[in-house]
Amino acid sequence: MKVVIIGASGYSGAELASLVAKHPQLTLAACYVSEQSLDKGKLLSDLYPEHLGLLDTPLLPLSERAYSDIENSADFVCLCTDHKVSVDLAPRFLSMGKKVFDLSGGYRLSSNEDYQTYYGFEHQHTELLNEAAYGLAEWNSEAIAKAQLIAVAGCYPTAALNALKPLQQAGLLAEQPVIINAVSGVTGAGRKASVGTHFCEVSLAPYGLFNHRHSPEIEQHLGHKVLFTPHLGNFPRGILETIYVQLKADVTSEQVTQAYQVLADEPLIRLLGSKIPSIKGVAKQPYVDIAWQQQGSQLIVMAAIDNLLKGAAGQALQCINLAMGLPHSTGLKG
Ligand SMILES: NC(=O)C1=CN([C@@H]2O[C@H](COP(=O)(O)OP(=O)(O)OC[C@H]3O[C@@H](n4cnc5c(N)ncnc54)[C@H](OP(=O)(O)O)[C@@H]3O)[C@@H](O)[C@H]2O)C=CC1
Ligand SMILES: CC(=O)N[C@@H](CCC(=O)OP(=O)(O)O)C(=O)O
Repeated sequence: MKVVIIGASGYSGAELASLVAKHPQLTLAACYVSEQSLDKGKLLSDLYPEHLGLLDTPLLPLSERAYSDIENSADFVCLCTDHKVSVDLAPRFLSMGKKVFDLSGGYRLSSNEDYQTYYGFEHQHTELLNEAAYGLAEWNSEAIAKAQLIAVAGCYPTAALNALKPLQQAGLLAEQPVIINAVSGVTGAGRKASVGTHFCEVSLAPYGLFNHRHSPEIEQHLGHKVLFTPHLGNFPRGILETIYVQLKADVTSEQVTQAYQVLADEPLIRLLGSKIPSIKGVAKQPYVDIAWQQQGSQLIVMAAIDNLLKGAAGQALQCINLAMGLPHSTGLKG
């Protein structure tokens, strides 16, 4: 199957391009950037020299001519673009009959009001919000396999939902909101230069208190209230979440362990039991590492992912695999 990547010069786009180029049943048909991009005409390997020989692929401008080229050449279109750009681009490719995998948050929420509150724009294609399958690979595989539009899950939500859904599904969560403290590396903020994400400026600081757009995403797909605080840390890639859970009275450690068994056979989920996960353990890896420790009715769950792999390109590839009827870890594990 032929894959086109829009936004291929960005961090998640380049990561996805490298996965597609190495995949046994996919061809990287073309890579695009915006029509005005300073990078148009360059090779992807000029920007990412680690991919010299693999991604000597030109970055093409997304012009009107490009749309007809894509119509004639692609099976799958991956949008590795900003939310608003993805909202605008997806319908055009859907109307060509392409399957669209959107790595942005443009189609992850069901309510237009949430887009106004948390994304700061009025959604222009609300009719597609209920058609998009939420691309959380381990939990929504049937819908992902069938849908034309896949809204690949957000990075922080991917770690949080895999850590919490087993407990929610087993009915172990008490009514209180779950508290999620998360730290992300700087690639989470994208490749475009900004003072706030300049390497010399970043130390460790929280941001987005009470109003980060991943709060409604986690709540919508978990079915439970959360208090989510992201932090920006001074390392390139990876997300670590420490999650404080109040369990219902008398929930035993055996019940908690049993709840996580729902993920035991998942090839890209590693259940660490009471061991401590780390960024080092997941950087450049396709996995979610999940661990937990319990004292009485208090449970601390820890989850770690690489934001560019399981949190973006890796999970997008899992969704593509599902759409092709392949095992979802194809091209991701060793
Ligand atoms: N970074 C991460 O950890 C994660 C990112 N995501 C999501 O993936 C998306 C991309 O993120 P990320 O890779 O970090 O972003 P980057 O800023 O690194 O890359 C954005 C890409 O989009 C291109 N682009 C910008 N405007 C347009 C346009 N109008 N048409 C076509 N291409 C365009 C840019 O190139 P140029 O400007 O030169 O045209 C660049 O290639 C975002 O929606 C983000 O939320 C999801 C999960 C994790
Ligand atoms: C460190 C940092 O800035 N992270 C980004 C989240 C990463 C991302 O791009 O968000 P999605 O997963 O929703 O696409 C942020 O907080 O907005």
